[in-house]
Amino acid sequence: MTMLLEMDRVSVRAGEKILVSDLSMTLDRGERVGLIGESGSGKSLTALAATGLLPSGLTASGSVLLGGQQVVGVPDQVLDRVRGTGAAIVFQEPLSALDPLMTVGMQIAEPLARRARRNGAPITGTRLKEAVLELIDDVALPDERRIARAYPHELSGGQRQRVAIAMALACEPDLLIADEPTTALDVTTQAEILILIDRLVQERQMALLFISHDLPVVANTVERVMVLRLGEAVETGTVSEVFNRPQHDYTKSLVAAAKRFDAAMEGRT
Ligand SMILES: Nc1ncnc2c1ncn2[C@@H]1O[C@H](COP(=O)(O)OP(=O)(O)OP(=O)(O)O)[C@@H](O)[C@H]1O
Repeated sequence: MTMLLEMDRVSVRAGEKILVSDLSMTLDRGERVGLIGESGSGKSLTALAATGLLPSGLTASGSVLLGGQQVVGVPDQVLDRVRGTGAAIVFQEPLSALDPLMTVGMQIAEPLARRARRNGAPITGTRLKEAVLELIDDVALPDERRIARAYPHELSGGQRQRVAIAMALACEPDLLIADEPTTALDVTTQAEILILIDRLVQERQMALLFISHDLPVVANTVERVMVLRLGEAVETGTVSEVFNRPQHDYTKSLVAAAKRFDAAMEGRT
């Protein structure tokens, strides 16, 4: 069986400027891979290139096969079929994924109805409402009916991120891409969202592409990591290989910085 995601020598350019360079990676069904690297190293652009969602002005070259479908150089109408079903993205700032003028229930209903139509079993009316409430419950939000009636600004940051996750799940994706999903949240909420993502990925047997600059979180969440620096993959391997025996100087410095931070925090307790 083919890999769920196969990126082969993918580059992303803004005009002449190369932002991601010759990047290759694969992700198997059910596998969890982390992308790490400092700010601006190309993590988000790699995720966007994987799903054909690069902003206008940026172009990708190379090959990206998502669920066997070529993503690079393919018109939007064709990609609409793989987006959402092949992969769904949860972003750092949940407000960016939510429409401020629509109730949460309506926003979750949209991808749910779309996915049901694609599955050849459309759902509407009461059944759609029930499916929305079920998803809200699945992401461990209390009082489903109240949440469904609420607008995004009436929810906390953590609740909004749960709604964004519910919208991603509504697509029943094979691959969940989480791009710094907890960076905008307070520490307690961060831990809760990570536990939620971990549970949902397991229950729904999704693959996970997890982007973060927080090495301990990455180590706890994924099996394999790729280290990006200035748009290039400098090292890949299992979590244990990369974090315990980093080969590249850049990875060594990232790991050393994370250890120094941990030691400083321990010294304070
Ligand atoms: N639309 C764009 N046009 C031009 N350059 C861009 C665009 N989007 C991103 N870049 C540049 O591409 C590089 C990689 O950006 P990217 O967002 O992938 O980094 P990142 O590793 O995800 O960083 P962060 O951790 O801060 O989110 C950066 O130098 C960024 O300034």
